[in-house]
Amino acid sequence: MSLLEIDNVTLRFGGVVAVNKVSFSVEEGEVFALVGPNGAGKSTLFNLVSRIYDPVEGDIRFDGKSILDKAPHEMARLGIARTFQNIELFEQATVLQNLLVGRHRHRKSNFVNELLFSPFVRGEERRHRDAVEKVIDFLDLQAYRDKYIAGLPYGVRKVVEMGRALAIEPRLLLLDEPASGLSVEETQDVAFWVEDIKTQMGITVLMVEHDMHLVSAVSDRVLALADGKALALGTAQEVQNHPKVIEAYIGVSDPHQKVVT
Ligand SMILES: Nc1ncnc2c1ncn2[C@@H]1O[C@H](COP(=O)(O)OP(=O)(O)OP(=O)(O)O)[C@@H](O)[C@H]1O
Repeated sequence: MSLLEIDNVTLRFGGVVAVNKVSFSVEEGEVFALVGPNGAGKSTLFNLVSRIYDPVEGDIRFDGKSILDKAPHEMARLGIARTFQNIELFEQATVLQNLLVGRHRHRKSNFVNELLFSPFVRGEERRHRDAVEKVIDFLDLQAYRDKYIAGLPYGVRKVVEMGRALAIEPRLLLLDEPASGLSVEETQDVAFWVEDIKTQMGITVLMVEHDMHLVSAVSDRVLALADGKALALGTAQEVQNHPKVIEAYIGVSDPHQKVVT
């Protein structure tokens, strides 16, 4: 059974069919990338999987069960974590505090326990800290752990955003354009981390990304979309060489039409 199944999903915004009868499955342990030109429907698909939008048709199953009855705040508890293209961190909190927020779904202690600060709560707090420290080590964030987000460079914030999602200890990590705004060197680091997230942490990754170097370096399979429709599925190379994909990117259906750049 696939970890994530997108089954004939459609979503319209007024007259625009943002996602049009799209189906694909993500297998446990793989890195799966969604690519396509602007407006292809990639972000909308991400927002459907994170339950921000409801499809008008189709089903989305995680671990064999439909998640259409779940709300966005229940995703972390299910084992699905995501990053946002526009980085969603608490600016006036430290890196450590932001990562601890990610641990929210693991909190077992109740209100009375917290008031009394029982040994159970202290033990639980320690486990959260240990899990977060592991993520800090993994992403090489030691130098920033007590720094406020507001003062950090963009590239570091992107990494913290990934750390916040990893601190949830998800089974499925959704990465929304992890390389956008990053330098070539920073993008290479992201490639190493995505590889390690898969191999060392055993986390399945679904990624939206425009940078085809990153996509080619880390993805097991790639799905190309255009105008809300699935165009081609395969390895990065297969998808990049697919005539329908070339046509969608170049934006001409007539192969004799000259493209002026
Ligand atoms: N909230 C919305 N309201 C109305 N139309 C929307 C909304 N969100 C997306 N759309 C439209 O749906 C289509 C798909 O958009 P989407 O943002 O999913 O594409 P994308 O592939 O993520 O593009 P990009 O690479 O630019 O982020 C586009 O035509 C877009 O204008």
